Amino acid sequence: MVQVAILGFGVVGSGVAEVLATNESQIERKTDDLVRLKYILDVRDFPESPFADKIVHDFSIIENDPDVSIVVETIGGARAALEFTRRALLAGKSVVTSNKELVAEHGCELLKLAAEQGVSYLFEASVGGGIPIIRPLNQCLAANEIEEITGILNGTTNYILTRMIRAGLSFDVALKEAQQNGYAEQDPTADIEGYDACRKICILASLAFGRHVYPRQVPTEGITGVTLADIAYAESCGRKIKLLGRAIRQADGRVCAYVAPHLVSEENPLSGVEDVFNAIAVRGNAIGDVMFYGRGAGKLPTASAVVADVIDAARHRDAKKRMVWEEGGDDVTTSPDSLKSPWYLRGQGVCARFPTAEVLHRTDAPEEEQAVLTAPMSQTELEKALAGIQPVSQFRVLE
Ligand SMILES: NC(=O)C1=CN([C@@H]2O[C@H](COP(=O)(O)OP(=O)(O)OC[C@H]3O[C@@H](n4cnc5c(N)ncnc54)[C@H](OP(=O)(O)O)[C@@H]3O)[C@@H](O)[C@H]2O)C=CC1
Ligand SMILES: N[C@@H](CC=O)C(=O)O
Repeated sequence: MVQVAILGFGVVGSGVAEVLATNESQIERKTDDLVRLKYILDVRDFPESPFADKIVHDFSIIENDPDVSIVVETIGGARAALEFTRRALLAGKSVVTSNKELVAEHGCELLKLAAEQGVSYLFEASVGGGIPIIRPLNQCLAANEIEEITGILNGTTNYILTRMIRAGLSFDVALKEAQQNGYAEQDPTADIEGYDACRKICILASLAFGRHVYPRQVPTEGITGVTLADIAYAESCGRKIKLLGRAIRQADGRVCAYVAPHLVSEENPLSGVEDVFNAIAVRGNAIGDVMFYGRGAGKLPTASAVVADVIDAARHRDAKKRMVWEEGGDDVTTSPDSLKSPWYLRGQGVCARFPTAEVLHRTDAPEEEQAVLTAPMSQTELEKALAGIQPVSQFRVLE
């Protein structure tokens, strides 16, 4: 029998307990063994929960129980979660997590520790919620040199943008809905300022390109600067505004990674990705373009990915599957400043600065407001052409 402990009984942890119980026989068939939940560690008690008898408050009970071979970490953050993950791996237990902050900051160290201990550290749920992306990138696309990854990687912000466009909700009301649905991080600043998408593109880039890309190396802009006026101008030219995380391999082998809102052409499938859905487009030198799509956040979709990892860890107890990347460094990444793209600019004076640009229009625009789409250029060239004027909005365009 495979015995499991869950750390953190919140949105994802409670979903994992539910999926393990509901799909027990299915999981047994796929694992060829019984998989049973033995403990749930949380700071609180849950007297009303059907799992109340499994709650413990002291991690050492789990750490010192030789019957527990798989620990599911769904606490989040990089403090208690880091300590418990290290201790679980050192105690010879495989660890499965949905915690992208921990993987993005400490993935290299934790993967190395797992390998040394002969156990697994698995994190399918850390990117794209329920979408299979980590395993496909690591296994199914292993024959490829990955050239580019571009994705809608945050369910909360995609949900907010969709609700603002479709239902005309204010930013704050749309955010509250996302929180009520269990999509947002404990501190939703991580979602709306792009830090969550940044952590996810770091994980994907580390896996795809083989060296750790740290969040501090990735310029990041969230959606707080996106207004209904920008959304209207985007629609006027057949585009949608989406928060994208991108990682592009450069000719010198460095990775150009960044997170920012983009105007996405309606011809690009990413533009049709709405609500809490995420999509990740990967380009490999053999396969060409491939895309992964599904629910990017929420209790059961995320639990689906976590439990798949539990099954994987249980099935490969004696022949651990290795996922590794090397330590990072200053030579891993390069700035997106030289990356060329068309730009959307809104503000006074932009028409004069870009006389050949496509001029955009929207109803009820203030008289002095101007908006344009420029020809492709780098950020450095853009700043030179702006010659000191500061647009109110400035987003890249993805064709
Ligand atoms: N929600 C989602 O859709 C998704 C979340 N994730 C990730 O999964 C992880 C968990 O997210 P989520 O379930 O939403 O978060 P929640 O805040 O809902 O759950 C975390 C749980 O852990 C408890 N906890 C906090 N500190 C400790 C501790 N020291 N020891 C034991 N328990 C503790 C919390 O208690 P208390 O509430 O009292 O603090 C809470 O019950 C995060 O890393 C998140 O980024 C990944 C994909 C999707
Ligand atoms: N807050 C995150 C949760 C999943 O990773 C999101 O909204 O995508």
